[in-house]
Amino acid sequence: MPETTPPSVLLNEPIRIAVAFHSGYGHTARQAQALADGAGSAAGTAVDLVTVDDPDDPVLWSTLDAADAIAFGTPTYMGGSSAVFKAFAERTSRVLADDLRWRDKIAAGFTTSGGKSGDKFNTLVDLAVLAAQHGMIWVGLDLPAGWTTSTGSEHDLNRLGSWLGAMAQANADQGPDVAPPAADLRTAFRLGERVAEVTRIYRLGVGAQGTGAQGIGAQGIGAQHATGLSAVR
Ligand SMILES: Cc1cc2nc3c(=O)[nH]c(=O)nc-3n(C[C@H](O)[C@H](O)[C@H](O)COP(=O)(O)O)c2cc1C
Repeated sequence: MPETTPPSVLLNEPIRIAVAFHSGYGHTARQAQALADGAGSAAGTAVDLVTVDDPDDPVLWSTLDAADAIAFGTPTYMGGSSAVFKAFAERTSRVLADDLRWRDKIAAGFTTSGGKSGDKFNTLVDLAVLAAQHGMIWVGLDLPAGWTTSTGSEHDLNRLGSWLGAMAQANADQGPDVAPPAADLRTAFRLGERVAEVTRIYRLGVGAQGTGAQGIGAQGIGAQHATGLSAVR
């Protein structure tokens, strides 16, 4: 992507990206950290890495409310989100009921499983649907599928071949000190970079419209929020 003026210059404040995740045994936490590192590598970006383990923690909600983008992460348990993540997801119904106050935040998702497939795709669909219910704008991976040829290998970027979000696989007999492997962490890093890039472009676009401009969602229900959207971002 060509270098442009950092958003902090044009928008006077950093882009805020929250990485909100659960990890039972530390593998998804490694993936979350890699994605946060990728997001943080972009100029003018501030990253908050938060667990969703305690939905009663007010800091969790103030952090997510302040974010321009949220990357949701969960291990794949029984073919879907973990129960801890699901409890958090259900609690976000209060955000939805509050006039969809996460509307137009950028969103992305990631998951780690033990199986090479492990039904992880279903988990990413869970996360994408969660984002859609909030009126968020989903960002997938812009990577070709790796490890698809006779010369490819398990070390390829996006070795698990996902576009909806970042997938990682952790061997069941390895701790989070060595699993998921580097290829999966680099894939998560790339998704973090991409979330930062897309969020920057989005914010610049909204900022260019100026306060009070009719923006995205200017028709129908969205028209009621166009002014607020410009004001808060
Ligand atoms: C309750 C439970 C259910 C699981 N279900 C799946 C599954 O459906 N598919 C899979 O591939 N791995 C499954 N696993 C393995 C985890 O996805 C894997 O160990 C992952 O690395 C855990 O991530 P974490 O360390 O962040 O909790 C399951 C593990 C647990 C504890």
